[in-house]
Amino acid sequence: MTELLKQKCVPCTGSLPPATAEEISTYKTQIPDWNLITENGELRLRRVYQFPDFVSALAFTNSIGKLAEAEGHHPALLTEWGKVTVTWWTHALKALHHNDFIMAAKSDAIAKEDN
Ligand SMILES: C[C@H](O)[C@H](O)[C@H]1CNC2=NC(N)=NC(=O)C2=N1
Repeated sequence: MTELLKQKCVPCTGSLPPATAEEISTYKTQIPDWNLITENGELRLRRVYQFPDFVSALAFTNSIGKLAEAEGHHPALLTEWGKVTVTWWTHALKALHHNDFIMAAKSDAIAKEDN
């Protein structure tokens, strides 16, 4: 299986194929701490990262922001005291794409670096 961490996002357009149920369950094994959720009728990936204070939660938020700009794929981020909620999905598709799994894996790698 190709490691998600070693991959790069492809540009998002509405014509990309969404991830199939089979792909979703395969990719999911590489990002076990992420939850599949349905919001606004769309499948999304969500993880809550814990931090000891607001400053480190904010620093992590900024690191995810830099990753998003570098890859051209952007999450929803909720920064609170002691936690950051990261949600990935592909707006252009109103669904999950391979890109979202790559970004979830890269988010986990940033969380490991920062700790
Ligand atoms: C033009 C630009 O690349 C697109 O609007 C990108 C920006 N970032 C994006 N991020 C996410 N998560 N989904 C998208 O569909 C998306 N589209």
